[in-house]
Amino acid sequence: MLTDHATPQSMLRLEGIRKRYGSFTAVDGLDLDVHAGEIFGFLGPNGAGKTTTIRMVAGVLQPTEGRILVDGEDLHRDPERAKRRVGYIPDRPFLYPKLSGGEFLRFVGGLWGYEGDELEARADRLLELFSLSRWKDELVESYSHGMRQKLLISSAFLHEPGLIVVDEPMVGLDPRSARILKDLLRAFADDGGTVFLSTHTLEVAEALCDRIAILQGGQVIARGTMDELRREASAGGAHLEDIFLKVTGGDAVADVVAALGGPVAAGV
Ligand SMILES: Nc1ncnc2c1ncn2[C@@H]1O[C@H](COP(=O)(O)OP(=O)(O)OP(=O)(O)O)[C@@H](O)[C@H]1O
Repeated sequence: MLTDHATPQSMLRLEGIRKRYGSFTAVDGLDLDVHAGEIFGFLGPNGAGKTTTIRMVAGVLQPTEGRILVDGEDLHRDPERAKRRVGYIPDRPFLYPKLSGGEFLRFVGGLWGYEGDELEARADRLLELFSLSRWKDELVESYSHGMRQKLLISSAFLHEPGLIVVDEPMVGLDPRSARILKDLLRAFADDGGTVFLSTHTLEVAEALCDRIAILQGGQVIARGTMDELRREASAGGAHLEDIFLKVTGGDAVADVVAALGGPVAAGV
């Protein structure tokens, strides 16, 4: 008999992913399944391996070991097919300063095979969404950091990918743009898209992500929904910040504050 509980479709699968830089292992055997329609958050302390993982999923960095499948396509074996399904928003925007915003989107759209009115309409819609329309013909070199980030986000959505990979999405965005991006990611996921994001902003992760993995030393040390993480950390009702500090060694925070003579040291 057919049931309503079909196995969710895997949009992103990481199988035994390792990344070594010389003798240093930055990512140490990751296995993950991210489903269509899901926003998956990747958290961890500085140096945990988040950006390295994001860059491998985006196809700009090669794993030393393991396999990455995007919608069933092997990123290593068939990079073109797999990458077509991915929109990548890096943490440090790289843009051509001597192009205008409109020219940049036309350039990116052209790489994906779009042209003419269809491309112009898509670009206009995205620019409008991020209040960049009146900057369309201005050179990128005159854009602020946040405006560059918004242009980059627009370019990642241009070819209608099924998977959006975002490194630190909210950095540099003003509150209105951060809200638009959150709403955009949620609407994208509700529409069947998949989001894989790394962030240090725990409130964003808590509010936005359906599931979360906490990475430390290149390994996943906790994963699940917020409720599952609370259970795992034996922290009923806790916010993500408490869970994060607990599983990544929160005592160290009190030690640092104590060493600095802060409120913890003063017994406040
Ligand atoms: N090109 C590289 N060569 C050597 N080591 C590297 C290289 N890139 C990253 N690493 C190391 O790999 C580890 C993971 O780095 P990564 O940038 O993935 O961490 P992260 O979790 O994104 O950290 P952060 O939160 O500080 O951005 C770090 O110890 C870093 O020094």
